[in-house]
Amino acid sequence: MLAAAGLSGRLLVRGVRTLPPYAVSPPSLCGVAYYRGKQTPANSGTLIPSRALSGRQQATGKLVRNGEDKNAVICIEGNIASGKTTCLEYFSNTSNIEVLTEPVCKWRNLRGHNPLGLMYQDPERWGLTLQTYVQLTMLDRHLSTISAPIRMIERSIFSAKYIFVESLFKSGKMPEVDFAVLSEWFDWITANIFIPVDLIVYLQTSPQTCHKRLKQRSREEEKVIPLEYLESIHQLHEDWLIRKSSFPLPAPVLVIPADHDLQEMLHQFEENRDKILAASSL
Ligand SMILES: Nc1ncnc2c1ncn2[C@@H]1O[C@H](COP(=O)(O)OP(=O)(O)O)[C@@H](O)[C@H]1O
Ligand SMILES: Nc1ccn([C@H]2C[C@H](O)[C@@H](COP(=O)(O)O)O2)c(=O)n1
Repeated sequence: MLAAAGLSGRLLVRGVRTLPPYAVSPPSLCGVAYYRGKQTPANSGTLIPSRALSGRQQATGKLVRNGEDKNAVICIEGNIASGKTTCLEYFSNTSNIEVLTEPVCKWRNLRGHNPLGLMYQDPERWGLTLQTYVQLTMLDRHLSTISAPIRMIERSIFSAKYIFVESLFKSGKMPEVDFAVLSEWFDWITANIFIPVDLIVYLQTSPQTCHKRLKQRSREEEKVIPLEYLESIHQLHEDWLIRKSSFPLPAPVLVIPADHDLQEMLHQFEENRDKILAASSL
C-alpha cells in the first residue's frame, strides 16, 4: 500500500465526478521545500529499521529515515488561517532551517480532483478521502530528504489526526467505519515508523481572528466555513496543546499569541527565534 502510494523502493523493511470550477489549482508549489529562499526537491528518503535510538521518542524497532535522526524537527500548529504559512515564510530565509509548507495544493489538485473542495461540500462522503490523502502527504513531509539541519513543518501527521479527523468524527460528519480505518492507519504508522518532533510552536489565535483572515485570504473551497467550525477546531487545539487533556504530545509546546497585526507578529517571531532554534540543540 505504501509502495502504491509513492513511497515505493524507499522502505527497506527487515523486520468521475463533475468538479466545480475551482476544482483544479496549479500544482506549482507542491512537493517543494524552501531552504534560504531556494526551492529544493522534497523526496522521501530511505527508511531502514531502527537500532536502539535514544531520546525524543521511543524508536526501537521502528522504521527510521536513513541518517535523519540528527535533524531537529519543529512543527508549526494552529487554526485555519492563523498565520502558519506566514510564520514559515518568515523563517525560510534563516540558514539551517528548511521549511516544508502544508501540501494544500496537492489536496486541491490530485490528478485533476479536488479532495479539499469535495470534503467541504460533502464531509460525510469525502472526509475519509481527504484525510487519507492528508495522512499520506503529511507522512511524506515528515520523511522527505532535506539538506538543512532543522526541519520546520507546517502542521504534522499528529494534528491531522488529533484535530481534523477528530473534528469530523466528533461532529457526526464522519461514519464510524471511516474513522476506524483512519485510526488503524494512524496507529500502524506511528507504531512502526519513527516520526520525531522536537518542538511544537502553537500560533494561538481567537477563532474570530482566523475567520477574518480566512475571509481576507478568500480560498474558494473555504468560503463555506462558518465561525462555529473555527471555534471547534480552536477548542481541539486548546485541549491538545494547552490543557493537554486529549491526545499525547509528541514534543514540548511553545505558545505564541498570534492575534496581533502582521508587523507585530514578525516581531514576535524574531523575539522567539532563539527559543525555536534551541530545538536543534535538544
Ligand atoms: N498577523 C496577521 N495579521 C493580519 N493578517 C495576517 C496575519 N498573518 C497572516 N495574515 C493573513 O491572513 C491570511 C492567512 O494567513 P496564512 O499565513 O496563510 O495562515 P495559515 O497558513 O495558518 O492558514 C493570509 O491572507 C495572510 O496574509
Ligand atoms: N488534516 C487537515 C488539514 C487541513 N485541512 C484543511 C483546513 C484548511 O481548509 C486547509 C489547510 O489550510 P491552512 O490551515 O493551512 O490554511 O486544509 C483539513 O481539512 N484537514
